[in-house]
Amino acid sequence: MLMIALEGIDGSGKSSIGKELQKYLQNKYKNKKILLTYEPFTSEITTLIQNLGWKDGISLTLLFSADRAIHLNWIKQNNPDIVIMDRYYLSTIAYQSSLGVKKEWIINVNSFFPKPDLTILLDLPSEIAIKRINKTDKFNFSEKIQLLEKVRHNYLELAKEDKNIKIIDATKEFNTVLKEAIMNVEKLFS
Ligand SMILES: Nc1ncnc2c1ncn2[C@@H]1O[C@H](COP(=O)(O)OP(=O)(O)OP(=O)(O)O)[C@@H](O)[C@H]1O
Ligand SMILES: Cc1cn([C@H]2C[C@H](O)[C@@H](COP(=O)(O)O)O2)c(=O)[nH]c1=O
Repeated sequence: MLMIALEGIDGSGKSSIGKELQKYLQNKYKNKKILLTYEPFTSEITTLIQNLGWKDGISLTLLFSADRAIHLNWIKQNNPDIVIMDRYYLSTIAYQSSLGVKKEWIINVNSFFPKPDLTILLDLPSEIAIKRINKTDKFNFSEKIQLLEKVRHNYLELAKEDKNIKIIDATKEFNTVLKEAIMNVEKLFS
């Protein structure tokens, strides 16, 4: 199974790119099973987080990571050839460390999860992202929005440490971003 993770701050274009990437791959590899999944995965943990708010970074780390364990079990049961994940453990490292949680501890908690074959990081300044964010954001906390530039910086630092994380400039026009995402995915097959 090939695992592709899409990462970036809120509004960076992950969901839009994820949908187009799935369409592209399904059209090209007709007999392969290609799944597109999202984190947070479970409605139960989403509700717990909505009730908790955006302050207690330790609880948030544990909740997002527990949700991930359930997400991965579901993926394994469905046995896809390729899974495109709209957010994965890099989200917990980038977002929850912006709340003051130690990065090393978050990495430790998430060390049970398989490393993706490719992570596409859609990089966008927070002031542009905020203009694009959907009004129906499920975690609509002002504390989170204020931290988005810090989260962006955390992502960029993490990308320096891992050659499987490919940064795409998400300020570019959508089709250009999509082409770059496809080019990176195609390299997995060459
Ligand atoms: N390259 C782009 N240029 C301009 N607008 C874009 C681009 N990519 C996506 N958008 C638009 O930005 C908005 C947010 O995109 P999308 O929902 O895909 O982001 P997201 O990263 O999944 O957001 P979230 O994490 O908040 O769910 C949408 O209205 C989408 O059409
Ligand atoms: C998986 C995960 C997510 N988050 C944050 C990032 C976003 O603000 C929301 C998810 O919303 P989306 O619009 O559906 O992408 O949750 C986080 O802080 N930590 C995580 O591990």
